[in-house]
Amino acid sequence: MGQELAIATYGLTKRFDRYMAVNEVDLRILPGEVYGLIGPNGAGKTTLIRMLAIAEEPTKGEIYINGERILRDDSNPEIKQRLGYLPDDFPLYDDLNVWDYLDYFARLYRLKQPYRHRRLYEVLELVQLENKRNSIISSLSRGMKQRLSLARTIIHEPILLLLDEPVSGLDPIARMQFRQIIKVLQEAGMTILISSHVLSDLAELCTSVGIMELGFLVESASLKELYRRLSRQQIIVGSLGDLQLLSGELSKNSLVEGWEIIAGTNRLKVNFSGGEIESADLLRELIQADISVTEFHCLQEDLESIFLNLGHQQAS
Ligand SMILES: Nc1ncnc2c1ncn2[C@@H]1O[C@H](COP(=O)(O)OP(=O)(O)OP(=O)(O)O)[C@@H](O)[C@H]1O
Repeated sequence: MGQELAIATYGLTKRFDRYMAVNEVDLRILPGEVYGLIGPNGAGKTTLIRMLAIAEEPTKGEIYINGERILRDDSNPEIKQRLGYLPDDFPLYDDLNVWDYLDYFARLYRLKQPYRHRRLYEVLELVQLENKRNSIISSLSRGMKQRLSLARTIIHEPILLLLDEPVSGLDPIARMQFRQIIKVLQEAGMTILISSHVLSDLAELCTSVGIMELGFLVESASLKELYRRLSRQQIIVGSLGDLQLLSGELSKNSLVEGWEIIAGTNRLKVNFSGGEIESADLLRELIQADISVTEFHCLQEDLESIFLNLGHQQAS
């Protein structure tokens, strides 16, 4: 069961008293994926991640990691030691300096010298904190603290990373730095699950996305599949002349679903239900109709509007 998958859950459920925080979730994540878990407050993301991190006992259901059944007992210690879990409150020891903090965790993971120090340097370089290695943690910015927490989470070279809202509260530059680090980790072969409220962060990073609502996993698919299934094509068309002429021509094409004027420009954003071949046909029609086309370029609708169209309000 779940042999080739990095994570597989079957009917995974967590009930707190009478409240179903996670409800019959069947999650499938392939090795090497960056899987984005999105959902509003209280949707069950943290509870699901905590169960995968073996920090929370499921009420029912099964979890497999790399094909091995994971239980909260002494079984499968090798797999359990290869998990990296970054909780959303990322606790740190404020009075320690960066190096001592990481060294403390490296010792807990029983990393031996000289590998241990080599690994500390490696990880500090990756999270761009080499020059902060003697700084006291309380003096670091929020972005630095977040990167330090990530360094702690990967110090033992996990194969599976579980990151609970790692970019929340970060400014755009800190978010970008975080995304760059995640890309490096993915290239190194880690499977990564990230939860977030911010869809645009996930869209740039993830290979697959899952949506949680009221404890249910209501959507789970690769980004490619989501775009293929749900994204409408949009075309930006600019012309030298009167936009009335252009829109008159557009209305003759049955695949044109509508358009809007891009304010202050001589350009229209056209919703188009055709593919590449049909958009080439549309361009030919416009030129044959003597429209002075100055711009014609196809866009793909972004993930955010796809989810909003689906009625998932958490896209933000
Ligand atoms: N230990 C607990 N005891 C009782 N209820 C809990 C507990 N942990 C979580 N819950 C409830 O389970 C539901 C899901 O919470 P969870 O933290 O998993 O959601 P979330 O999607 O991570 O939300 P957020 O985006 O706000 O972090 C919430 O209604 C929460 O109040």
